[in-house]
Amino acid sequence: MTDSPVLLNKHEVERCLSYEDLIPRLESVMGKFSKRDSSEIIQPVRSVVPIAQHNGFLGVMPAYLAAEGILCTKMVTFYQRAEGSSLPSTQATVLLFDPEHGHVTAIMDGEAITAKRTAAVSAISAKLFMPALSKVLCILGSGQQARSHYDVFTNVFKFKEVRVWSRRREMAHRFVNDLQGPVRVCSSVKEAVTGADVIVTATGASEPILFGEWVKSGAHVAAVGACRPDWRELDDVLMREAVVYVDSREGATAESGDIVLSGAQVFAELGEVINGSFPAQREKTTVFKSLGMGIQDAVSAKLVLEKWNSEH
Ligand SMILES: NC(=O)c1ccc[n+]([C@@H]2O[C@H](COP(=O)([O-])OP(=O)(O)OC[C@H]3O[C@@H](n4cnc5c(N)ncnc54)[C@H](O)[C@@H]3O)[C@@H](O)[C@H]2O)c1
Ligand SMILES: O=C(O)[C@@H]1CCCCN1
Repeated sequence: MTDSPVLLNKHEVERCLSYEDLIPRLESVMGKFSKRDSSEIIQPVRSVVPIAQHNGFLGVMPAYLAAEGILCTKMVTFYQRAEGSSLPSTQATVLLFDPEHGHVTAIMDGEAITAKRTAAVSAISAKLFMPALSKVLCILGSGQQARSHYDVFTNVFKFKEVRVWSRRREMAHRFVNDLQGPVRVCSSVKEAVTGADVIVTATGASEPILFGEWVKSGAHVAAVGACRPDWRELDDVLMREAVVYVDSREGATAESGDIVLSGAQVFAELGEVINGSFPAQREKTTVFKSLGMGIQDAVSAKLVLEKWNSEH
C-alpha cells in the first residue's frame, strides 16, 4: 500500500513557494527544455477542451522531468468572465506522481503556482530584455496575474514609478489599496504605457488593447494574457516591430493569437537565450509572449512539496 497523497491548499502552497527559490529553478528548466532532449524532458503542448456554453476552457498540462524524478500534471480551467464578475477566471489543481510506481504523491492548489510561476517567468524575461536603466513599470489589468507580477517585479527590480490601468477604474483603485508601495492609477492604456520601460499585459482581453504606436522604442513587453489562437492583447504594429521571444515555440504557434494572427516571427525561446544560443536584444523593443508551460508547474510543485516535507 502506498501512502495517501499529501493535500495542500492555496495558503500552504503560497507559503511554501518563494520567488527566490522559484526563479533559478525556472531558468534552469526552461534552458533544459530548449535543448529538446526527450530523454531529459517530455512536455507536450497542452490539450485544451473548449466549454463553449460557458465561455471557458479546460487545459491539461503534463510534464516529465526524468533527471529530477518529477512527473506532474496541472489541470486548469479558464473563463472569459463578464465585466464585474467576482469569480476567478483561472482555477487549477496540480498532481505530482511517483514516476517509478505511478501513484499520486501530492495534490495541490494550482492557482498560487500559476500566479507565481507566470510572474516569475515574466521577471526572468525582464531581467534579460528590459532597457538597462528601466525606471517605469506599467501593469495592464488588476487581477491575480497583475498582483503576482507587481509583487515579483517590485521585489526583483527598483522602479521609480509604477502605473496600473484596468478597464474598470474602481478595480485599479482596489488593486492599489491592497498594496504597500505607491502606484499611479491611469485612466487609459495610452496614458499608462506612454514612456514606460516595462509593460506587463495581464488581461482577459480578446482584442488588442496595447498598440505599438504608444510603446516607447526599446521597451520590454511581457504579454501574459491572450492564450487562445484567436485572442489578442497586442496589435500587429507592435508584434511586427518588436523582437518576439516566447516560452515555447510549439505552444506559441498553437495558442498565441498575437503571433498567429499578426504573422510575427518568433526570434527565440527564453530558454534559448538562457542557454546562450540566441542573443537578448535588449536595445530593441522586445515582446515576451508567455503562454505557460507544464514544466514550470512541475518544478514549482516539486519545490512546494520539498519545502512541506522538510517541515513534516
Ligand atoms: N501566460 C500564462 O502562463 C498565464 C497564466 C495564467 C493566466 N494567464 C492569462 O492571463 C490573463 C489574466 O489572468 P488572471 O488570472 O489575472 O485573471 P483575472 O480574472 O484575475 O484578471 C483579469 C484582468 O483582465 C481584465 N480584463 C478582462 N477582460 C478584459 C478586456 N476585454 N479588456 C481589458 N481588460 C480585461 C479584468 O478587468 C482583470 O483586471 C488571462 O488572459 C489568463 O488566461 C496566462
Ligand atoms: O499556463 C497556464 O497555467 C495558463 C492557464 C490559463 C490560460 C493560459 N495558460
